[in-house]
Amino acid sequence: MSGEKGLILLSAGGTGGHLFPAQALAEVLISRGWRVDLVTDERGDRYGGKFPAQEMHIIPATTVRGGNILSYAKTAFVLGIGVMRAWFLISRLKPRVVVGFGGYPTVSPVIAASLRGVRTIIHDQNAVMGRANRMLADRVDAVATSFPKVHMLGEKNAHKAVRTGAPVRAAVVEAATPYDPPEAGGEFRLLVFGGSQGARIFSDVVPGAIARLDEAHRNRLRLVQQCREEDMERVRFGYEAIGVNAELAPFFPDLPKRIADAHLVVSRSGASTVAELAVIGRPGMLVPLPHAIDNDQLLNATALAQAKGGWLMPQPAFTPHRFAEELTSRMDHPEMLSVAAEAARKVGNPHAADTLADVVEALAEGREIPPELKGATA
Ligand SMILES: CC(=O)N[C@H]1[C@@H](OP(=O)(O)OP(=O)(O)OC[C@H]2O[C@@H](n3ccc(=O)[nH]c3=O)[C@H](O)[C@@H]2O)O[C@H](CO)[C@@H](O)[C@@H]1O
Repeated sequence: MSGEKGLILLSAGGTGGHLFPAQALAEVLISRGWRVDLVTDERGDRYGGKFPAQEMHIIPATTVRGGNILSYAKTAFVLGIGVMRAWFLISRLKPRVVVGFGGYPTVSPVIAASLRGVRTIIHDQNAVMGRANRMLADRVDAVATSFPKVHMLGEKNAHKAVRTGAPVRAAVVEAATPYDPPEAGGEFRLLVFGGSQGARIFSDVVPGAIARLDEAHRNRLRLVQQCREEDMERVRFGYEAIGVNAELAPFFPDLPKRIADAHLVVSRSGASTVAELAVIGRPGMLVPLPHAIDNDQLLNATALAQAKGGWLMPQPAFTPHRFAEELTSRMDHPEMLSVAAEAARKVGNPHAADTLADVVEALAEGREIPPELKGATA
């Protein structure tokens, strides 16, 4: 029966980037007989997924902002309250392991767990370790990583690294079907999405690019585009004006299936997005979020582009004119798409959630972490 083995407490910041990998692990642990609870912040029930946790606990969190003494004091105060609440929560729930997925809401539960002697592990989805995870790396028993090399992990904690890969949901693994390239002159299915929050750049650029296509190419398009609520009307209007039939929504709950249906995906390069494109095996044109604090999206996209599983398109180059050219060339050369789809699939890891679950179970049962998983470098 589910939950008979004991409780694993997962903790993740309340956006899709952290919650979807946590959901992937929860699905596996529950199927193996563990009870799973989740600690997150107020945004947690709005991320768009369906978290399978038995219970969700909300703990106040704050981003760590520098500046003046007042903002430091406020951060310290909220963090202190968070650690206290997490301490009582952990005393009551008695989890076997606490797993953090990044984001500031993970800081208090992981600190409280380590103070109480509960075993802890954090997973970092990105090629550059996130800030919250950096704050926790000294305290935890293990650091699970998606990438073989993780920037900012630090020499001191390199021995804690366990390379699990990026956990993806069961729906993603199920969507991994062979790529069926577009037929010459036939329907061309284009999927455009920005990540868990959407991205304005695609509303700004894609309608203009499609307006520039010649009629023969434009008539072939079947378009699905994620669009922020506030951009919806102008984008809808833009497509109507040129007679393009587009399905628009602020969030697609069935995105893995839509990735599988696409001939080409145009997206940001958040960690799960890149992992999902690889596991499903679909070609992506990736426009990394520029000016991100650690440039993690650029590194994620570069990893896939270097494997020839997609194309990196820095945002300054992503203009309507250039994108219209790139799209036309892909529509005219489906073999480029097939080659990229195959290369993407080669770097995908559909077993990452199982591997991470193996590591968590080893910690829960006081066993050694399988030595063959050790070895990501800082
Ligand atoms: C702006 C920002 O802070 N981005 C960060 C955030 O990205 P973000 O939150 O966008 O996260 P990811 O790209 O990792 O994941 C997006 C997730 O949302 C899902 N999805 C998306 C759109 C949709 O309509 N339906 C849907 O289900 C995707 O399938 C995917 O699972 O967390 C990532 C993981 O730490 C980081 O790499 C990103 O740099």
